[in-house]
Amino acid sequence: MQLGLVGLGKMGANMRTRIQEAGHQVVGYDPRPEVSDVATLSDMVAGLDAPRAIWVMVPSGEPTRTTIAQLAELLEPGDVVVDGGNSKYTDDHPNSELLGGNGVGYVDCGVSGGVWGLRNGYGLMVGGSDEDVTRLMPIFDALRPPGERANGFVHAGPVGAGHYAKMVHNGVEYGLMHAYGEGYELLSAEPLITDVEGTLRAWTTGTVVRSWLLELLVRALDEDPGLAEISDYTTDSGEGRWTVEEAIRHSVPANVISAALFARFASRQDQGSPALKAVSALRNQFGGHSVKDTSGRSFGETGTPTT
Ligand SMILES: O=C(CO)[C@H](O)[C@H](O)COP(=O)(O)O
Repeated sequence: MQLGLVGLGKMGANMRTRIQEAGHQVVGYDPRPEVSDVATLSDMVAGLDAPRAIWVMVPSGEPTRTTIAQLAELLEPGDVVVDGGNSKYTDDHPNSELLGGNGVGYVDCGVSGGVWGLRNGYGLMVGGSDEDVTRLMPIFDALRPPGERANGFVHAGPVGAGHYAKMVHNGVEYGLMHAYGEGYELLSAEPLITDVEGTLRAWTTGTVVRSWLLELLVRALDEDPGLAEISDYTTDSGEGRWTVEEAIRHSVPANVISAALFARFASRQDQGSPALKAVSALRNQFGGHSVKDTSGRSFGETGTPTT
C-alpha cells in the first residue's frame, strides 16, 4: 500500500523505515529538505494514487491543526488522514469535521514505543469508523509489534477514542515512572542497601514490578551511575495535565497520576530530587526527550537505541 507521511522527526522517520521494511511505499514530507522525499506537501499529495492515505506525525496542537487544514485543501473525497501525534482528543472532532466536509476520512491513532518502536514495534490505540480503520490495517500491522494483533493494537472506539486512550496511557506512564523514581530514591537513601543498581536490575526479572520502564531505569543508571549528570528538572508535554482534567470531569480519584504531575512542577522550582532525576532519565531513555544536565544545559537523544 502507499502512504503519505507528514513529519519525519524522531518518531516519523523511524515509522517511515518500519513501514517501508514491511513492503509498503512511503512518500514522506518534512519541512527540512535533508530528510524529506518531496519539496512540498502538495508534491507529496500529487505523488500518491487516489484514494490516498496520509499519516500526520507532527507536534500536537497548532502544528497538527495547521497540517490538517492544509491537507483539507489538497485532498479529495475518498482519501483518509490519520493523526498519529499526541493530540488532545478534543481536537479530533473538529479535524474530522473539517476533512469530512470534503468527503475525506479521519482516524486518530495514539502511538507508543518512543524511539525504540523502530525495532520493537509500536503500541497503537485507534479511533475512527470501521471502514477507515479496516482500510488502514496494512499500515497498522506494519507498525505494531509482531504476533497477535490484539497485543499492541486496539480499535478503541469512534473518532477521539484513540487519542483518549493514549492520553490515559501517558497518565499511567507518569505514575509508573514516579513510583520507580521514589523506589530508587528510597533505596539510595538507606545505608543497608549497598547495591542500588543491582537491586533494581534484580527486580527486572521474575518480580511483580518488572517492566520495560524498569529496564530503562537500569540502563540509565549504567550510562550515568548515580544519575550524577542529569538534573531533576522534568518537563511535560500535556498528556498528564489532560488526564488529570479528565479525572476531575469524571470524578475519578486519580491520586497517583496527579501527584506525579505535580511532582514534575515541583522539580522546576526546587531542584535536587533523585526521584525526579530518575523520571527525567526515563523520559530520555524511552522517548529521546531532551533533559537538562546539572548545569542547566538541555541535551537529548541519548536514549536513541543503536540496534
Ligand atoms: O507519548 C509518549 C510516550 O508514550 C511521549 O514520549 C510522551 O508524550 C512524553 O510525555 P511527557 O513529555 O509529558 O513526559
